[in-house]
Amino acid sequence: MSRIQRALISVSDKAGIVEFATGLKRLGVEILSTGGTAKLLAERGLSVIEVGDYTGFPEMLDGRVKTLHPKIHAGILGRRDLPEHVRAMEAAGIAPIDMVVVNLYPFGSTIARPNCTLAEAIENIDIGGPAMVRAAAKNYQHVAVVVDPRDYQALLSELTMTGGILAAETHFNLARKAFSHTAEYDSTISNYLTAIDSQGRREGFPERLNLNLVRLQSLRYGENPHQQAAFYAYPGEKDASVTTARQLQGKELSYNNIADADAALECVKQFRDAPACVIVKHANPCGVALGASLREAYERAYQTDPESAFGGIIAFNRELDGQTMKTIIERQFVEVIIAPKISAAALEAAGAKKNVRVLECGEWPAAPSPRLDFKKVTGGVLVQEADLALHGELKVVTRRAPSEREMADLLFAWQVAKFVKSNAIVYARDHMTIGVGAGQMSRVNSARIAAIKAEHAGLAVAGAVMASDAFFPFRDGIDQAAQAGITAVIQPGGSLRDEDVIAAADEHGMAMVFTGMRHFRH
Ligand SMILES: NC(=O)c1ncn([C@@H]2O[C@H](COP(=O)(O)O)[C@@H](O)[C@H]2O)c1NC=O
Repeated sequence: MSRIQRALISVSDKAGIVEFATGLKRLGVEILSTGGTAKLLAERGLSVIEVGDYTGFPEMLDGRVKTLHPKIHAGILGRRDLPEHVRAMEAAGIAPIDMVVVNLYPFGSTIARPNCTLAEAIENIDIGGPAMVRAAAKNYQHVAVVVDPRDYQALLSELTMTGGILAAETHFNLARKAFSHTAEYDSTISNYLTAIDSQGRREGFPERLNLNLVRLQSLRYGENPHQQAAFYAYPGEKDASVTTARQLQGKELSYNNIADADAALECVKQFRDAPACVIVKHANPCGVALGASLREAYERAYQTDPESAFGGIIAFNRELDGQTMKTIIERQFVEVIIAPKISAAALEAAGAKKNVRVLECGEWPAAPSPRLDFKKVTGGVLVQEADLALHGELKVVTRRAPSEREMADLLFAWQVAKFVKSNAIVYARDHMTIGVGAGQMSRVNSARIAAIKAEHAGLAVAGAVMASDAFFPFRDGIDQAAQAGITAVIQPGGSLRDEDVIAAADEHGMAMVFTGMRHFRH
């Protein structure tokens, strides 16, 4: 690798560029630069050559043509190891460009603006930038291509240590990153354009859906030990989730740990007004509760089903304190504990069992951002908007309306049911689940299982409420619940036999609320 002598800098995101260019100058690098970037660098006292002055061809067409010139592209693409290339460049007065520092017009953030027009989007498609990035990445053996401001510091350190030479591996890694960058950029454009009509109106889902996910972690194995696996995230994902979580201690996360931690965290995120705890096993909540403190919330969630909580994944909605962590660690085998923040005392308490995985995911916004949900089928995926709504208009359909306490419990149970695999039945009392029937092929069996679970944990069903993720097709689920001691029910309604179902509830003196919204989860 030869010394970097000349760099072309043309960046939209100008963060850190003055410091980087200053470092390059200190190393004796000559800088070529485009309009806005050159102006900024010159204002900060750096001597730079304007690309237009160098090519003899000023920027034109509102910046649509700035660097699209043979003197620039031959300077990037010429092979220094081929005498014919070197001769041809010299003959044309073309100087080799050894480093290209470019980041692109902000297409992604432009189309994310609520009222972005098609014309604005189109104007934010960068042409010259990707051309230079791809040229430099193709000629990576001779040219270093820098597309990520987060790399500036490390590159300056390496250049300073070597007197201006980057290792062959650095050149290769920069090129790989550069092609990923332009691929992601073009994917965003393609996803946008194939989801609108020629007037810029959204037409549903893109004809081609490019995901461009970033590998966060290679996993030891997948759902089972004979399956290889890795964990990917959307690039730039910021909202707190299992993808943003930092592991503070414990064994390496497994595929199932990540899936269950996601289920637990997304469920507990719903509860904002009180400390909450969700314990998940095999993707289903087996205990959910609110409490005056996290410790109380955990104690109550655990009581729902201590047997299933063994080896569970536990999520909290507040900074986890030392006392709660100590209680968990001393009491039970736990795979993962996740919370927006883990206090120093909690981390110390977790240290008693070094294998327990402790994750800190950061605070989440009050309202979740819209996102897509994927379900794999052989040969493809099903795509839908994520289920972020809770309920439609709440309607009391029975003669008896729920009491205030029943109503609070109905809404709590409804929130939990949304996170239980269908057919989902949740029994709850005093903001605590007392029985969860999950993933059954008939709803009445889920109701039976919820009752069995409550009995097994020694929890009385009398006076508890029931939530059902979808309507009751027959009255049997209601009869079953009444027999167990349930006094109020929340469900979407909408069955052909709603009248029978309401009549059953009335017969049992139950209160029933329709939500007008279903929450299947598979
Ligand atoms: N048209 C061109 O020749 C061209 N060359 C570089 N750019 C882009 O112009 C931006 C920097 O512009 P400025 O230095 O004027 O702020 C960079 O995002 C770069 O990718 C171009 N703009 C868009 O295509």
